[in-house]
Amino acid sequence: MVKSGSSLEIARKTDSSEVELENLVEQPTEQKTSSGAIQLNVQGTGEQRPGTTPKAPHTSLLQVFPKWLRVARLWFEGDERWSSRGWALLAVLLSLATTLMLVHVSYVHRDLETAMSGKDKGGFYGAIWKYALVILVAAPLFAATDFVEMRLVLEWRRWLTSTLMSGYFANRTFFKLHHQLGLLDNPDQRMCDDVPAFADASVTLLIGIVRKFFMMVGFSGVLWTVAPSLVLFLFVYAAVGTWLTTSVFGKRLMQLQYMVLQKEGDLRFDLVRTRENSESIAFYNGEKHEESCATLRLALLVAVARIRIIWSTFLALWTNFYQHATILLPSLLTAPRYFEGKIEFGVITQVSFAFSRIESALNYILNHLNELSGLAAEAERLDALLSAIKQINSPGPSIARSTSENSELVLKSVNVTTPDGSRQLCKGLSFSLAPGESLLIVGHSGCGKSSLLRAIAGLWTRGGGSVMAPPPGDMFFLPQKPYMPLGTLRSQLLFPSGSESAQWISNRDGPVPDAELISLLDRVHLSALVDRVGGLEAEVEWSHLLSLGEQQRVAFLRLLLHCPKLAFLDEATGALDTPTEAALYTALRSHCSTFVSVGHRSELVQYHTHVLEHEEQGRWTFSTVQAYRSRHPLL
Ligand SMILES: Nc1ncnc2c1ncn2[C@@H]1O[C@H](COP(=O)(O)OP(=O)(O)OP(=O)(O)O)[C@@H](O)[C@H]1O
Repeated sequence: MVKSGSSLEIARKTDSSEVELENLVEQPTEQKTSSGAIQLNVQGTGEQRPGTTPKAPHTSLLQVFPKWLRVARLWFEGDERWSSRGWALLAVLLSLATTLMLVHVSYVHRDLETAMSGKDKGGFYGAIWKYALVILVAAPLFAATDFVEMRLVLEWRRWLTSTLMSGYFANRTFFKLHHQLGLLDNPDQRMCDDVPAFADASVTLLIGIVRKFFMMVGFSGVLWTVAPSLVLFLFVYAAVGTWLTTSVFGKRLMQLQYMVLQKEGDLRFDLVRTRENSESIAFYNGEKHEESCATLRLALLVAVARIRIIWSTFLALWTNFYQHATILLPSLLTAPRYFEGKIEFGVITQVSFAFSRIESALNYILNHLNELSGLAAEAERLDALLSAIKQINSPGPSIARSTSENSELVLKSVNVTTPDGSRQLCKGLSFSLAPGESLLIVGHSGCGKSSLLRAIAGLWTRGGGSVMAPPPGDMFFLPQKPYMPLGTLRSQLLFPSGSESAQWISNRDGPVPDAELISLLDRVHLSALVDRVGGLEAEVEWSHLLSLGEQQRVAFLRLLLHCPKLAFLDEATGALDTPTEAALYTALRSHCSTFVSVGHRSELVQYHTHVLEHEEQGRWTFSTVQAYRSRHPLL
């Protein structure tokens, strides 16, 4: 029974801002946040939310820098290094040009003001012309700078997202990440949201730093000629201010931004899960529970965001004081010399202008600490994703794999352990299945039947021993829950091949003819489906339209179509009536003579030559069907 009250209570507590910063930051989601949600999930569905890593990093901005560099370098050292460096160089050059333009403007401005104060008509109009010329050059220059920066961000985002996606889909990492509980939260959010934010912030901040650097050099020259003491003062002032600000605010803001991103991902994940499981939730009347879970996640997100706003406000307060404290300093220092007639009036404004430019350049980090902490959080999350992908694919104690020449399946002393290492489901299992033989795996629920298939398929690698099986392209797995991708009816039937390029299905030379698809639909007792949905090109939400039994029959059709050397069926006919199941197994034997099934029904025994039976404590017995029947005469 779901105790939704508890979640609401937590949500209420959280919403009323009883969450203290220390608790949220120092002991992040484990106790206050996710533990509540996990507890709810355990109570409600018995399922723990996969992939939640609730810890926010406890690192300073400086410590995140190597992580940022690791992620940032990928593009500049990867296969597109020349174009990436080209875009970056162009952006830097344009930045330099815009800075030079600004320095030039300061001189034009100075001339203008001096001419005005000296009632120099000719000088005034001369300066106006110079201004017009500057606008003529500056307008396209600034537009080009924006264009290059936007393209740089987009290209970087495209490359990084597609690189991360390749890692995510390669080697079935998406599966392993999802099933290795607690390793990483919301990888999808990291690829979709964090990457563009990372690229955007990196470019904006880096170009900003480059621009400010040029500006600092340019205006330091201007200021040095008039008031060198101001330049020295500014350097010391900025160094102390930056150090003080990053030490007090940097780490906190980064942690909070990290947590905001995490909570946003969690909330979205919850809502997507509700959508995906809408029917089950509606049948259970589980909307209250789902709503309270989502409300809790929203409350946690808002609580962290509120604390972040408080810290940002303190930061703004401090930077306002810090910046405005020096605003009159240049006038105070240069005015006496103007009154003495030693400098022109325009010099005062130029010095003030140069002073403010150098100050903003030197205090760039301080003024952009909010953005910088956001970038640090994104860098941390992307680096963690890259590390998790690497870690998951790094060799450890695992089940060795080799390829058999024909459809033979040989297991030698195989141990299978759950990805978290908590249970050993299979100990020293050895058997071989020759071509033409078939195996039924039986045992009580939760004993590890599907896990054994996962290990044979290479999805689970933790354990020991060796598996010899045909290459992946010659095997076909029907999982417990059929997957119905988006697309036409044709693409459903051809999955996992594309509807356009069906060549690789069983070494075919061309696309699968419609007549064959229709005849196979008939074979799996779905002949009426094509007319019902309006043809093979009809496109609907298949997982909603088709019953579970119909989905299982579609999945079976895929198996018949692909004609693998070795097929695996994980309770693939569990939702079907016995006569349909018999018809499907008869069809299966004519298309694929070597197969392994998992199932609970005793009728299944007759379609197989061997049985693998779970005994106890990870021990299994492999025998012929005759031997199995003699041990279980009542079946
Ligand atoms: N990703 C995972 N991490 C840790 N434990 C897991 C994971 N997936 C499954 N398990 C556990 O491994 C055990 C075996 O699961 P498996 O799905 O193989 O059972 P099964 O025999 O196929 O059950 P059923 O007949 O109910 O489908 C279960 O106790 C399950 O909770």
